[in-house]
Amino acid sequence: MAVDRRSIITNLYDINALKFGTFQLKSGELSKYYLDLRVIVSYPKILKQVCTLVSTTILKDEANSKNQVRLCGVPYTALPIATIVSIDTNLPMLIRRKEQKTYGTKKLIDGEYSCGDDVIVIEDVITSGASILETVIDLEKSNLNVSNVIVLVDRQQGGMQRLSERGLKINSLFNITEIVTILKEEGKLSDEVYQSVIGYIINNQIQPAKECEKPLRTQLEFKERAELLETSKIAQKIFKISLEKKSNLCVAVDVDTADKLLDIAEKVAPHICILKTHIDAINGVTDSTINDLQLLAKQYNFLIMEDRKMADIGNTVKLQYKKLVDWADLVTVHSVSGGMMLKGIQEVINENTDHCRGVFIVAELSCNGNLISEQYIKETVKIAEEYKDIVAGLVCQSHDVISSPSLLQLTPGVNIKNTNDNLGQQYQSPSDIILTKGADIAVVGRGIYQDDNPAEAAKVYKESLWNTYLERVSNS
Ligand SMILES: O=c1ccn([C@@H]2O[C@H](COP(=O)(O)O)[C@@H](O)[C@H]2O)c(=O)[nH]1
Repeated sequence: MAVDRRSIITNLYDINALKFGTFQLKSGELSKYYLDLRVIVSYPKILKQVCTLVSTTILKDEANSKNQVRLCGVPYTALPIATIVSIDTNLPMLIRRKEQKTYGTKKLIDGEYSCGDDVIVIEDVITSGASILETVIDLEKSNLNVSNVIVLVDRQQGGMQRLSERGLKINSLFNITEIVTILKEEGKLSDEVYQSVIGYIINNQIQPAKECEKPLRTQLEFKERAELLETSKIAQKIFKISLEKKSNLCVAVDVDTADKLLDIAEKVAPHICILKTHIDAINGVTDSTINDLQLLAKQYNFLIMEDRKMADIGNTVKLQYKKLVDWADLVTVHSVSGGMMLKGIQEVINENTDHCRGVFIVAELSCNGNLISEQYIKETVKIAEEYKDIVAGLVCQSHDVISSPSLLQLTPGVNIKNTNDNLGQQYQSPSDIILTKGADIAVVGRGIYQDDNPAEAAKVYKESLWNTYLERVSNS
């Protein structure tokens, strides 16, 4: 059936699905028009016209998908539309529950699917994009990949842009400007009503809520993130240890002798998921020191990270890393020399398959006056995505650097007593670092190893950081 867009618009107007005047929206805001697309279900011919247009749009696009594609209507108005489109296109459908089941499977999504399936989300109207985002988040939590979003009408208030900025592919069949233009041409709207709607659109743009919008990464629990398809083996290992020890604390043991390193390591061991070293700054380190550190790591279930911040050409980094791969579960690298350096590390890791190894890439620094720019951060994230098999995460300071829930945010610069040192370091509290800055793992150095009782200090930081992480995920 050929679809006549103009006739759909006039039909929708005739059945009162498009109303003009002054209306109070759910948000309390007054609007110059109201879209009541729920009424379509009472008009089978118009319902069929609308669904055919959705099906045609989907079939054009779906040819490019390599994965199994499923449809999901945003409850409730889009549910009957998605059902009919599913029958028309022969694409299976899923239903997102408005409330998660509290019994049985506790599933968020009903219907059959496999991890990594593509889903096309169907919605009737987009304003801010918030209700679509809720559906997208639940689908992603269920390991589904939202490949496309189709909305019937875009109110042109910024929702489409907001969702595209989040990386979603989104199409609208109509926008409100096209609707009022056609209705005016068809003599159904006066010029005055037309002008009032256009004025309303211009004056009612929803500002992007970037700062307060929480990325999915910080809303998901470590357990869910560990199970994602894209999560590297080394990141899975960190999540696992964190969950077993209820600790997202990494202690930086920046002491000056090997004896002090082992002494502090033993004291903080029960409370940490990672112990971080600058081994080249410690005097007297021998093979036996490394051996003892590894024994502690095994006994107390933590990983060792050498914070070497490598930053040379691929070949040199590869040579340097060969000296670390035997004992350091994790190393840090700067991204300044680009992806080839990661390739060098990847080659070494692939030659040492009996160990689980990986890297954290430095995307931001905690010290004031550092030279890292926005562009540098963006390019660093791209490198991390490219080498996801060996990258555990990024060392950074802001909640919006990493969006992928499979990568961990490791954040140094945490201290309960001080706000800075006299060499540029800037400190935040445990709750700021987890809630505002979006850290998954926090690095504490002097706050613990310079304390009179490092074991007790580690316990205090551990509990504070872990409880704040629990608060973050339970409020999501
Ligand atoms: O941006 C960064 C990257 C790494 N670090 C390292 O973390 C610790 C912090 O120690 P504190 O004593 O808690 O200041 C240290 O090893 C740094 O090299 C960082 O601080 N900032």
